[in-house]
Amino acid sequence: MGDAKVLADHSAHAITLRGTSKTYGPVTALHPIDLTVDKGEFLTLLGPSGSGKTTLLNLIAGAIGPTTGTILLDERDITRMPPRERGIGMVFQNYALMPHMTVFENVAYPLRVRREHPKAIRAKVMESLDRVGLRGLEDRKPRQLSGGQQQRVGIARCIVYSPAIIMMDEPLGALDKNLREQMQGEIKRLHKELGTTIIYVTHDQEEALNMSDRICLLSGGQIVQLGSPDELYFQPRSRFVAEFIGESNLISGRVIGNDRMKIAEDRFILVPKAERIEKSEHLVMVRPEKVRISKLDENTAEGDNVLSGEVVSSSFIGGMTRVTINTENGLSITAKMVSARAHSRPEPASKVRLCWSPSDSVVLEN
Ligand SMILES: Nc1ncnc2c1ncn2[C@@H]1O[C@H](COP(=O)(O)OP(=O)(O)OP(=O)(O)O)[C@@H](O)[C@H]1O
Repeated sequence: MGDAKVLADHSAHAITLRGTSKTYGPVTALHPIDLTVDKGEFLTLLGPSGSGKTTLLNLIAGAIGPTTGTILLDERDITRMPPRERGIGMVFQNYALMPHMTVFENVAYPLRVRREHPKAIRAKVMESLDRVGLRGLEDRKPRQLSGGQQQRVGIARCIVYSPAIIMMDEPLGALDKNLREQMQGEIKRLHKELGTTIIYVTHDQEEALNMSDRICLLSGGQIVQLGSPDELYFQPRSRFVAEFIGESNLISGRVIGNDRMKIAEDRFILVPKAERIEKSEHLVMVRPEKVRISKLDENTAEGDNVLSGEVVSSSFIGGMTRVTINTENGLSITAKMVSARAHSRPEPASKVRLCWSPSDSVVLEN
């Protein structure tokens, strides 16, 4: 018995879901899913509105019970355990602070509920406020703080009792872009310092790419891909993933060899060699920043895919310039390049060549 407990404490998984689903009458909010979250991992639940992110978060937190399946915390079945006994910390988008209480009292609240000694409470609250950069503001009321500061209180109130798992539901959703980016950095730093498992919900793909160890991309109540930010960006499995994360060019054609795809009557492009690709109609994805634009008379690298076409539009968006080209064989391809000064940017109606390496083509699953 004792040994079993020691083993459980050393398990690598913080959370395990097995066949967990949620339906509301005829509505399936979450199809049965299997998911493990490793200890100390930063896992982001990403997906469009209605994809099931909040449902999944609420199932883990215990705010709702699953229709089927089990939920394990540290290998312990918590499927029917009340939320408070799970010891999972929550940070919400709307901060959920108590308006009549000071910052100190808001942060102290979870410790008072746990009946900790006042001395210990003071020390822990001050340490948490230090960690989130709020020392000195402990006597203010929430309404005397900016949005970013209020969310720091929300985070301090969560980390103050050292939960092993913290769930954050769109915590930066109410903040403007600059503050969001700053807070992303702060949450990442806290995660590193505390080594806590974080399950983070967002519908912002850049936030997910920037912060996560792994991203769990949801659509229609199902996991469509689970992997590192790199995998989701560079090796998307499906059209949905390719389009939801980053920008993409999609080229349809018929895979006919293990490294060739026919995109027009007399046109082929090279794709990475793969034994397993079914020889049939497929979509190939190429990221715009992998497409290079050159003048018609410039040499292109050997082995590259090369198409020629006419520039339709060119938009200067600061550091990058986005250029759309209609190719001779009827494709519309977008290239993103590091901006040059106006006189050397491709102009609409100019004829250009565009090329990319076959290894930057990703054949998507049908
Ligand atoms: N209590 C409920 N009763 C009926 N349907 C529900 C209920 N809660 C959620 N749903 C449905 O389940 C699906 C998933 O909802 P969920 O809130 O998990 O999505 P989400 O990805 O968190 O969306 P958002 O980003 O908009 O918060 C939606 O179609 C939603 O309408």
